[in-house]
This record gives sequence, structure tokens and C-alpha cells, in this order.
Amino acid sequence: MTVKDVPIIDMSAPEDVAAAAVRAAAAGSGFFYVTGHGVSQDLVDEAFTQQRALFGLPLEAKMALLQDDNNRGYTPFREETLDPARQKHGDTKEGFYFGREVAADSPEASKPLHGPNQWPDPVLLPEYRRVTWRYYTELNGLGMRLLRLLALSLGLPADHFTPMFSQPLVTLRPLHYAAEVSDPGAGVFGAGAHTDYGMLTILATDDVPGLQIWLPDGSGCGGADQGQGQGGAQGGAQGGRWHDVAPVSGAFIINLGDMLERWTNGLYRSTLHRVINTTGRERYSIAFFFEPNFDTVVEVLPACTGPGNPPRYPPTTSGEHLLAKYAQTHAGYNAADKEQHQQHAGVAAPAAAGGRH
Ligand SMILES: O=C(O)CCC(=O)C(=O)O
Ligand SMILES: [Fe+2]
Repeated sequence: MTVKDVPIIDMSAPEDVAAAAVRAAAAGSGFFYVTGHGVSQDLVDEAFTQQRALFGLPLEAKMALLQDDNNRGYTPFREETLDPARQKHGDTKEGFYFGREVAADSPEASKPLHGPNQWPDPVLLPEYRRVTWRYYTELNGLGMRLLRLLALSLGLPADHFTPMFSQPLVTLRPLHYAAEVSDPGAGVFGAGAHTDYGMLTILATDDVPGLQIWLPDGSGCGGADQGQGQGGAQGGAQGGRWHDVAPVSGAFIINLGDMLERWTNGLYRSTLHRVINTTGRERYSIAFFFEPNFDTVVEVLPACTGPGNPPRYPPTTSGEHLLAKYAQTHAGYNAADKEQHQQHAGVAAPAAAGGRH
């Protein structure tokens, strides 16, 4: 891998310059760093301090916030299995999901994946909610700025995606990886190989390495080629290998998810990645998944098809797509409940919960 494969993009550069860099990275490795992003380092540091305190709570306090049907709350160690075919047991990480705050009595709350957050007891963590919510709000703003760059990078008006994020499906996910060293040969991973499900992910990590991406050999990543999808997307497939994405102080790591790959007909990459522990140290990260409104139709963009390049993906909706993905990877996920909720809300049922443990 070269620096070109996961470039550092300065978001304080003129938009057209940044957008061109985004296009090259998006059609290359699907991963890039951003600097000049406008989020203060103090806030990032404070957010990490709060997440450490949250994970440091006694297990019973965390279990009291167990993940609910709206995908909000605590996921214990080994609860999630991102790569069931290769994992001996679940990921050696614990996490919390927070979403957009939706009041229990609002009409939106009847939709799947919408509802109030499960905040930790303010007596235990007085600053947690304030700091985490500020971080969420700042990253939401950064997500909107990235949407502009993505639109421009595709030759679309800068605000093309903006209306699709008026009531976004946002997930802020603090993660805590155990000190346990991974053993890929034996099926033990911090986070199993996966692609992200949605539009884009803004990832902050501490200084402990662990994130890796799968790049096909000689893929020419770094250039805006024809976007043949991720050749090694099955993980461990021939002709590629894992590359470290090192922490860069002051930068966020951005990666693109399956929805954007669908939208761009495979031109932009939703790249396979995983986390392995090689250090024997605990690791903290905060993922921010930024996805369109529940009912947004995700359909190949006209600009990304043409004669000889027919749409490779049928249309779906943001909500339908995400529900199907969660069903595949979470042991605690109650698909039956969700389907009931969905029928309630008058939306299509998700695909069957394949790979569920
Ligand atoms: O913790 C990390 O570095 C990556 C986490 C990740 O890939 C995810 O949560 O989707
Ligand atoms: Fe991921």
C-alpha cells in the first residue's frame, strides 16, 4: 500500500480541490483521512475520556443499557460477529450504540431504528451525555460537509445528498477492544472482516493500531479506475492482502459503505476491513455511521450507468438495507420483533436473517 491508497485530504482546501481528491480515494481504496475538518481536538479528546469512563463502569451498569430494538444501547464482548464464516466466536470488543434522539412519543418513533437513546446514569457519569452529544453534533456537521464533497466528486450539485439527510439514520458507536491478542488463523478477531453498511463512516481511533483494509494486488488503488468492486470482498480471497491503516493524530479516517457503492454502481468502494489486536493493548475507537433518512431510495445514479455499464444493484431503501445487515451480524438482534415493527410502519420486511447466531 502506498500513501496514495489512503491519502490525507485537507478539507480546508477549496471544495473542488478536495472533491477531486475524494474522487480518487473513493474510487481507489475507499478509505481516506481528513484534516482541516473543523472539529476541535479538545472535543475529540474529551469524547475519548468519556468513552473510557463509560466502558469502565461495572458490567451490571452496562448490561442495564443492553441494546434495544431500535439499535440503541450496549453490545457486550463477543455479541457481534462481523464475519461469521471465519470467526470462532464474536468480536473481542464491546460497544454502545447511540442514534439521533427521537422522543418515544413522537410519530417517528414508530419506525424501526428510531427512538430515545439509552444514556448512562448521570450520577455515575455526569459529563457523559453533554460531551458525547456535542461530539455527535459536530460530527453530524462534518458528515454534511463530506456529503457536499462526495456530490461534487460525482459531478452532481453540491447539495444533491443534503435533503436525504434531513432525518438521518446516524449511529455513534464508541468501541472498546479487549487486550486479548487476535489470532486470525484460529478465528479470533477484534472485529471480523466486514464492509460498512451505509453511506459513510467517520472513525476516530486512539493511538493503538489495529485497523486493516483488504486491497487487491496491483489494484491500481489511488486512481479513478473503472470500479470493479472489491475483488477480495470475500476476505482471504486470492490476489490481495491486508494493509494497516495507522492512526494519524488529529485526522479522522473516512470510509465509504455499501449504500454509496450501490449508488455509484461500484465506482466508489465499500472496502473490506477488520480490526486485529497485535499489541496486547486495549484499544478505543469511536465510529460515526452517517446514513440517509430511513425512506430514502438508494438507486444507481444515472451518471454512474451507461451503455455497457447497466445497473448492478436493484433499488432499495436506506432502512431496508440497514435492517437486513444488522440481522446478519448481531446475536442480540430480534428480527421477529423488527419485522412486526416494520409491518406496523408499512415498510417492506428485511431479508431473512442469514448468518445469525
Ligand atoms: O475500530 C475500528 O478501528 C473500526 C471499527 C469498524 O470498522 C466498525 O465499527 O465498523
Ligand atoms: Fe467498519
